Amino acid sequence: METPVPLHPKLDNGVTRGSPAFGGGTLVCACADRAVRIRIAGGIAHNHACGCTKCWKPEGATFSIVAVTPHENVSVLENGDKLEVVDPTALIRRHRCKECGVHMYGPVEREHAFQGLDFIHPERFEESGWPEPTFAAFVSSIIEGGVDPSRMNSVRNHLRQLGLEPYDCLSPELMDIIATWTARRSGALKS
Ligand SMILES: N[C@@H](CCC(=O)N[C@@H](CS)C(=O)NCC(=O)O)C(=O)O
Ligand SMILES: [Zn+2]
Ligand SMILES: [Zn+2]
Repeated sequence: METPVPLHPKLDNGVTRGSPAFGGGTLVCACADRAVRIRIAGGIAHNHACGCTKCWKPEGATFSIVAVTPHENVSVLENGDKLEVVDPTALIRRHRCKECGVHMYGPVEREHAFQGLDFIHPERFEESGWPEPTFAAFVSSIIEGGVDPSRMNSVRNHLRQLGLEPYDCLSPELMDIIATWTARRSGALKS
């Protein structure tokens, strides 16, 4: 049997349950010197694994772990001069540390269902207890990251075993939120 495709160090050996009461903390980049520190003054939501090529993941991982928090919860505590925007034209304006490459926060500023939310990587919290990821998004995108398509059955089975239902876009709940926002804006939905 082939060795399984590594998903992420925080997934491969089982998902650690967090606490729904988690109230935020400090995200820290990977620099030994002058680390970037970001305060998250509140809880996080929709934590999930993402297989897209845009989200930051640790060395060797196939998936990122990513969640959202309201933008007003996010503030730069230390060494913000090391931050740069990865792609200013992207919906998620991912701010990464220029030295170690870790993405620290990504606000959605454009008119969009997610406007006002920032994407963050909970594994960078120095505190434990953050709510665990509950599904896997953009799973087919790992092929764009270099995973052989023949491995997809085994990857999806592994994700299901871990309790992370695999989706090739976002979860139905999030897709419905986006579609509802779009339908209200166009007038198709009156309520
Ligand atoms: N197949 C593409 C998907 C990229 C994508 O759409 N990523 C999602 C999930 S993070 C997204 O919402 N991206 C918005 C953005 O990158 O700003 C890839 O892997 O690069
Ligand atoms: Zn850094
Ligand atoms: Zn992503």
